[in-house]
Amino acid sequence: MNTTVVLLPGLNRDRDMIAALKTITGKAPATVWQTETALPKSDLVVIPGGFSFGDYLRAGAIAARSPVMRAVAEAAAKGVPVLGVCNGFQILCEAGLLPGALMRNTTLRFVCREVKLEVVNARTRFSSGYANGQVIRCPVAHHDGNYFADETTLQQLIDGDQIVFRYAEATNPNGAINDIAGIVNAAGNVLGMMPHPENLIEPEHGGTDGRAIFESALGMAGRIAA
Ligand SMILES: NC(=O)CC[C@H](N)C(=O)O
Repeated sequence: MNTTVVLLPGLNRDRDMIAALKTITGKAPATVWQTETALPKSDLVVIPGGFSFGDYLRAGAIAARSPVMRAVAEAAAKGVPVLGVCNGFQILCEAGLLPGALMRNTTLRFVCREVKLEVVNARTRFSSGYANGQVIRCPVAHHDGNYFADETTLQQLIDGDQIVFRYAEATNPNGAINDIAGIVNAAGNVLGMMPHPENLIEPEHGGTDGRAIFESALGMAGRIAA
């Protein structure tokens, strides 16, 4: 199983992502620096979290214009699964591979805690290891996680079953519209999510709720009981 992790200056979750992919597949992922223009053959491409280019301009805005993102867009257009976590989600939105935008948290504070997520759609290629309506744990750590989409786009996301994860919390951590924590593109092969599933992969992390996202994407998932 071949996985690839995209590296950009300022990311800080790349090592966690590499470790998670190695644990799950038994093989270290390839890494591709942002100046590269081609990706190795991959069963899954991941853009990890952090603060690419210092979150200058807007989180993900500069990274979205780096050479490697053209190769990511080409792979996505060919149907290769692409996962963006946190800053990766921001980059995918800024690159136009996912609709909407991630704005500053409504509290104007960095939020770092565990949240509960509802699996809204377990029929995507990233969530088939869960059951519809299942509630999972996942940590968040961001200041720009406030997902926004205009009314038409939001309706398209709802009608197209593109909302994969919603915050299942009394108050969502960032003010995201419709409690959206993660969405897929219309083709279903690009997932962006603010929470960090790579940090709940093995019992030593305190839980394994994040694992099924990777196993689903890589076709390794048996359904986890709800
Ligand atoms: N952990 C992360 O990826 C942080 C994401 C981001 N740059 C933010 O703070 O909003």
